[in-house]
Amino acid sequence: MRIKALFIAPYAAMENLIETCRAEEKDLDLQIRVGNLQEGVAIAKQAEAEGVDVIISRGGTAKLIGEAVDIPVVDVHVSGYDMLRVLTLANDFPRKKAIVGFPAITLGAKAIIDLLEIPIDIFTIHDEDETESLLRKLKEEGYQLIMGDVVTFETASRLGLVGILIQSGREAIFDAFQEAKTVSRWMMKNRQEIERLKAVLQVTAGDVMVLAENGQVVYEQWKHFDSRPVPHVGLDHHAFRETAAVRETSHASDAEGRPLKIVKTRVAVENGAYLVCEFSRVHMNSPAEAVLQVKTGTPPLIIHQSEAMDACLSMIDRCLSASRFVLIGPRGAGKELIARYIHNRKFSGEGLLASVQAADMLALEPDEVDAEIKTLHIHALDMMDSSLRAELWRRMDAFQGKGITLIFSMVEEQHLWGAYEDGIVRIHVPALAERKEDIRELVTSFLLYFNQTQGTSAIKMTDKGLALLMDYSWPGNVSELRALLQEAVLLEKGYVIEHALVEQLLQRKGEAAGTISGELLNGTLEQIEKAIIEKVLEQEGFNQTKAAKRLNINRSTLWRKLKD
Ligand SMILES: Nc1ncnc2c1ncn2[C@@H]1O[C@H](COP(=O)(O)OP(=O)(O)OP(=O)(O)O)[C@@H](O)[C@H]1O
Repeated sequence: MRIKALFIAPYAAMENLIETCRAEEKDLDLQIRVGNLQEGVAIAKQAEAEGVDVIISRGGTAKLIGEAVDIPVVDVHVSGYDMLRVLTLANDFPRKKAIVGFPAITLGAKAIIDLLEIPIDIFTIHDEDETESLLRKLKEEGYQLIMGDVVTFETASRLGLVGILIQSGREAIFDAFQEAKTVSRWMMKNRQEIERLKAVLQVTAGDVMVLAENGQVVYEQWKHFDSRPVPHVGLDHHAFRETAAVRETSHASDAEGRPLKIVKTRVAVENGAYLVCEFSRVHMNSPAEAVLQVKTGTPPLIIHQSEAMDACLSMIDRCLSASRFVLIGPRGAGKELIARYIHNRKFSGEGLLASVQAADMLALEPDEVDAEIKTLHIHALDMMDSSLRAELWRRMDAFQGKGITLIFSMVEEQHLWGAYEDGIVRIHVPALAERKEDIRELVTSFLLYFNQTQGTSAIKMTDKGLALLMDYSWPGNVSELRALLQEAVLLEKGYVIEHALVEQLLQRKGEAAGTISGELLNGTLEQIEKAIIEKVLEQEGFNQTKAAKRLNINRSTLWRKLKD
């Protein structure tokens, strides 16, 4: 394959010589253009975009092009022959002479001048901007002939000095051709190697993204995702430290809230470290997918000012080594939250928790549960038919055998088959009526939540309003309190919820068939749906079966919509 090369000659006189050399060059498909400095850079950028493999140029122009493009740039060196030619040309000139240029020119010149004892002075510059002031000074000192590269030559001519351009001869041009071929072959070999590795990655690796230490994505490949599933991976700089774990697993949610597993591996290479992030979906079993809610491992905020709640959490902390728990507590008391607490404490935030209705567990095979799922929270055990419950209990060993922690929850204390076996930790989740000290903080945290997520204005409740909440019996527990506050923040347009509004909402509860207020129809479709379900649930005395029946949806759907 011929190498596509572009020669950008910084001065026009070079073009003819390159033309003649090109006739003897077989391996390069060589184009020639003339352009000095920025003009040359513009030509080079366009050539790069058109797929040129290598650029050849000279001196300052080659340097500027090298900084502007990502393909190799070969600099035509000033050879000893070039120097001899120009010195011979200047030798017969009977005036004060100087060579001015970058070290690349002046070092070689000095060697020849010293050897041949030629009366020419040498001045080295390190920046093009130095040229003019130096030449002006030399002119004042009586120099009349100045030798150098294009800029020196042009400046000297402009200042009325005799300028001689050190031109490149055939040897330098052939040397540059040779270097261009060597560099391009090496580049092509590397490019092929990269393509080969990419092909191997396509076959062997899945969905992967490579990050540099500054968090920049340097490579990505998506096979099962249409595009990057999370906008950016939280880059923990410890990941790049020598001492950090070489491989770690974390979880995240995609834009639709579906759980993802991310395995990060630190790879050290010569010029630094990279983080290879492999992405995969956490599989839910297909038939029961809708009822298996998988949660990523963020620790839940549990408000527990009360002794009752404190006792509940300390009991859990003492029994973390167990792998079967039964949570007993009224509807809306926080059993799901406690299940997440157990999971987080047991697995230190690693692995996932999945929530599933007890009835749906019968359709779930242990092998269908993704290895990332470490805890199953099985709801509404007491709403299951006792014969099915016995069957469910028998199947549980298989799940436990896979290292899964099982957390059952039920509303009422019942004599459940197996529930009194050794090794099963029974935890009573207190009703809100038993822990009214928590109400104040719960109110604050829900007001904050609605303010942050729905932009509602109320951020405080008066003490008189809170006192009314303290007097109420809360049959629907924290869920009911949350629903009441949701309604209050929609009705309250100011910053403070007064006791009159609380009174009005509590009174409405007393009325047998409360109506759905227009305010509940604010928000997104999902929020309105949830508000209506909560209202119906409240009217049905927080009995999920009755509420589901009235709404003509099955209990799993009702439960899922409440938990979303
Ligand atoms: N101690 C608490 N701190 C903060 N929020 C709480 C607390 N207890 C419950 N909640 C909130 O109250 C609501 C109901 O809690 P959760 O869903 O855990 O109850 P549950 O007992 O599982 O209900 P159900 O029996 O109806 O399924 C949730 O929004 C939960 O976040």
